[in-house]
Amino acid sequence: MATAVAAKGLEGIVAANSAICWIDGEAGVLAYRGIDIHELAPKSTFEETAYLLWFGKLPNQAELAGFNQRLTEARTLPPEIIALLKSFPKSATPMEVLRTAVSALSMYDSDEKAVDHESNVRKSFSLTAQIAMLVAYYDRIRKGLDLPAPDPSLSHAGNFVWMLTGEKPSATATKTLDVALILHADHELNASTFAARVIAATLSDVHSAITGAIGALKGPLHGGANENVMRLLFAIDKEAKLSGADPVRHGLDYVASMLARKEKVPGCGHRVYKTEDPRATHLRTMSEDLGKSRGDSKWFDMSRAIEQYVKKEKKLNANVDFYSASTYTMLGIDIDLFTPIFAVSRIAGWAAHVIEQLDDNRLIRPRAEYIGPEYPVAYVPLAQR
Ligand SMILES: CC(=O)SCCNC(=O)CCNC(=O)[C@H](O)C(C)(C)COP(=O)(O)OP(=O)(O)OC[C@H]1O[C@@H](n2cnc3c(N)ncnc32)[C@H](O)[C@@H]1OP(=O)(O)O
Ligand SMILES: O=C([O-])CC(=O)C(=O)O
Repeated sequence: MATAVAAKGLEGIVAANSAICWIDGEAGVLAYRGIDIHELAPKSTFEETAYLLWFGKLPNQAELAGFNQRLTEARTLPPEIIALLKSFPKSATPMEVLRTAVSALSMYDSDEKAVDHESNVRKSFSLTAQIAMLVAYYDRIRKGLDLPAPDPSLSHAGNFVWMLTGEKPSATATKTLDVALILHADHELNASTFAARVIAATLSDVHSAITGAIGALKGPLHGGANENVMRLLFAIDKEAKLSGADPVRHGLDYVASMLARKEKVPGCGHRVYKTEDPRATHLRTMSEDLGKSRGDSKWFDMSRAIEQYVKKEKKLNANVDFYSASTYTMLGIDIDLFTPIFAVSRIAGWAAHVIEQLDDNRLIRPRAEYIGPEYPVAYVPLAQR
């Protein structure tokens, strides 16, 4: 007997037991394995955080060294995948390419079908290293640039910047990206993670689960919002330049008319947080700091004014996607890499959830409340319709 679900979009429905991530949406608390994100963001690294998510505790020095070694050794892509990246039309977006390339990678995995714990951990290392490579390399391929070999002396964040830019990463870029990767690494049963768990639970393979998760992350109601935040800021700035208006002032008028048209402001609102998204707190500071260090805080100032306006008018807070946009732009990163960079981080959380799901698996198969024509409806033969 099915139980009716009144909550549209499964709002408030608890759909899994998980020991990975805890969110208190009323208080604005986010914790990975019980450790507050405000502790992790300034003190941890992406590698330590991924270890925490996968293995349930912070690593000691030897464990971290072993983790780093496995991750750096996994920085390799089959030549066929590089050829595949080169074969895509120049119009292919990095997110489409990432989705397709991760799917294709399963064909080069030594044991694609294996879903035992050790195989899942091995694939988590591979995909974490490879997703960063795919994002960086596709960007360089579409720009006609060479592909720098991964540098094993660099951290995950540092090596990503190196593979993307072909230049030794600055301390600021490495640190900023590392903190951003920590902040984006997991978020309980968000849409992409839920998708990954549903796919994994059919005993399909890890690559299928992550491919599905990437597809879900791409949507503008989820990870895709960070790109739309920057498109919004650019559109406001362009109009302000043309009319000679102040971009901060113009931003408020622009957003006011969006709200009047009942359009959603990207990067604002959240299904779970009813107060400040604790990740936005850190990204706001990083955006402000980058603006100050560049001596040009236009993107931060515009963002801050819009954030405050939307909060006042709609009682909606900035989410993780809001300030990542200006932060990445000030690091010189192209807009359509923002959501792929989200995936560079979130693979840590997706992998943790796939491992957890498969360690104690049961098929995920809810019911729907039927609201169609009343049964039984007679079949009318084609000639009589
Ligand atoms: C990593 C992440 O996924 S974080 C989220 C990224 N997504 C975005 O930033 C896109 C913009 N935000 C949104 O679309 C939503 O706030 C979501 C999808 C994040 C959460 O959505 P839900 O919990 O389903 O709320 P829902 O979309 O039903 O909105 C509730 C009300 O708030 C309004 N609202 C919600 N977000 C916004 C927004 N960003 N701008 C304007 N109004 C908004 C809705 O229009 C709706 O108003 P109504 O009741 O008058 O119709
Ligand atoms: O939790 C959510 O619904 C979306 C989100 O913030 C995330 O995935 O980081």
